[in-house]
Amino acid sequence: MSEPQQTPGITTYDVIVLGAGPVGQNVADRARAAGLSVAVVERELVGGECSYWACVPSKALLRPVIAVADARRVDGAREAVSGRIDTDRVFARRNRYVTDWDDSGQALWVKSIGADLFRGHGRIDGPRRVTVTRDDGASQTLTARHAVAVATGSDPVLPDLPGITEARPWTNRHGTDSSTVPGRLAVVGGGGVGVEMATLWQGIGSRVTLFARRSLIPRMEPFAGELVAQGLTEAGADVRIGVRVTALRRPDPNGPVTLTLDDGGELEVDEVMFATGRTPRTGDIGLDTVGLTPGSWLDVDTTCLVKDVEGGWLYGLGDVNHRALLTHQGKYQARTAGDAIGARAAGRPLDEHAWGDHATTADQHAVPQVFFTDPEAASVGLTADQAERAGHRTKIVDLDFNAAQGANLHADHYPGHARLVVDIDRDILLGATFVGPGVSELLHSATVAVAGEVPLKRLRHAIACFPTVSEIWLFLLAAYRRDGD
Ligand SMILES: Cc1cc2nc3c(=O)[nH]c(=O)nc-3n(C[C@H](O)[C@H](O)[C@H](O)COP(=O)(O)OP(=O)(O)OC[C@H]3O[C@@H](n4cnc5c(N)ncnc54)[C@H](O)[C@@H]3O)c2cc1C
Ligand SMILES: NC(=O)c1ccc[n+]([C@@H]2O[C@H](COP(=O)([O-])OP(=O)(O)OC[C@H]3O[C@@H](n4cnc5c(N)ncnc54)[C@H](O)[C@@H]3O)[C@@H](O)[C@H]2O)c1
Repeated sequence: MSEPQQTPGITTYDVIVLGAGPVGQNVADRARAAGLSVAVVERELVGGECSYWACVPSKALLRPVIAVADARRVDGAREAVSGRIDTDRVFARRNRYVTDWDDSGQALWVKSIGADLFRGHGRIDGPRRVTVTRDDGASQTLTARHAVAVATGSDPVLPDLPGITEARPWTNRHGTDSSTVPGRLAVVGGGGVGVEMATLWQGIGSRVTLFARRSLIPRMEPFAGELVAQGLTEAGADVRIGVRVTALRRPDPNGPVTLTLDDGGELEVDEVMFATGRTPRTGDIGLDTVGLTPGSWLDVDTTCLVKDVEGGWLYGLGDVNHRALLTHQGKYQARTAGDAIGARAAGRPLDEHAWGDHATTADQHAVPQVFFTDPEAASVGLTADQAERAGHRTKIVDLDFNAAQGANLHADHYPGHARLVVDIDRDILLGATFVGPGVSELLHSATVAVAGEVPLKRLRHAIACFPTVSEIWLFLLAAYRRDGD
């Protein structure tokens, strides 16, 4: 195991990781497993946005909403859940999962893998060099023998609208750490954050109005957004597609916010949340000192090495490379890059071919994603439209879930739809989308088929248990064959 080396004023490690979110933690772990010394720099909480203001708290808060909705879809069970959701207990559950925003457990984990944690703001200061500035202004210089891995994540983007500062809008931060339920909440933005936050806050008592410029969750198949919009409307939310917020007013800081809308109307709410996309946290990390533009996404190769930086030492992982802003995808990149850093440090050859040990091929072909709405929306790989634009000859298979008895037994009148996108030249699956209660747990089967390029001829032999929701596979494959005859 390599050890850090001290010279006056400088500590040298094999690898310096900037940002201790899930992605930074994973690359640190992999580099340590390769026998390298590792410094991890974190300016806020070890665990990152994901652990404290994104994936974990949002799913902890959403689960009670979805559990109640699921029970209400089953005759007999419905009658047992007539009460209101206990929000105090929902917030207490969330607080447990975010360990009351105390990161000491995760900091201990960093120590347990043998990495050194530096608390403070990290900035690159020329090739292979990082300065860490603590809150008290003290600073420290670190240098890296082999790699600096940037995993600093992303921040929410707020549109430049009149009155937006005065309105003090929520972002994903208050959307996940608030312990009060606003009576009326406007959510602006129909991507993943917007639909999940609308589902959550409507589910625990707010009257939610959701504004989306176009369709909801537009990166999935169009039917996904339509079914999620229908679910939100049935839950009592007001979904306004094609209506834009053009200005905000909050004259009394403790009073309501009035939104001006481009349809000529106005809306008064108690809080407004913006879920209008993300920007990379690269504005103040010293990118200019190595010839890159501050505030830009990092353009990386398949091993996550940043292009346009000489010497092959700077890596960009997770949200900062803008490949797929998802924890699981960033962790995959971190495992891959960590292994590549280890191999390069040892002078071993890399396997960068598609699906090789040091290639992040799944980022292009098999990204799975679940939106924990009601119904859930889950997809992997290409949509029909993306496959066509990529030049594949495809066949699209569409089916309502109630074809499968397992789905109906799971939820009476199971509301859901599935689509397969098949490459007819290679007889493999390019993409799959499932929308319905509980489909999050169905998605991995499709991910295996897409990443494994399993021929559909062979998939026929992967039998789903009776009576499970997964039986939809049987019907989808039968429909594919039948229509092909
Ligand atoms: C509301 C919401 C819900 C989401 N739900 C899901 C989900 O269910 N599933 C999913 O896969 N994805 C989800 N995502 C996306 C997911 O949160 C991100 O993809 C993930 O957090 C990216 O991980 P990361 O490690 O790259 O960045 P982060 O988690 O943001 O961690 C980056 C870390 O770097 C630190 N840092 C930044 N700059 C510096 C610096 N200069 N010096 C030192 N430290 C620094 C930060 O303090 C932070 O701790 C969600 C996002 C949001 C907003
Ligand atoms: N369960 C999950 O996996 C999950 C959950 C939430 C977020 N995420 C990920 O986190 C990332 C960030 O999500 P997000 O929803 O913040 O961003 P996003 O980019 O996915 O969606 C933002 C949406 O806001 C719209 N928008 C932008 N400006 C607007 C404006 N002025 N008015 C109205 N609408 C506007 C955009 O058209 C877009 O549809 C995404 O990559 C998402 O996939 C994942």
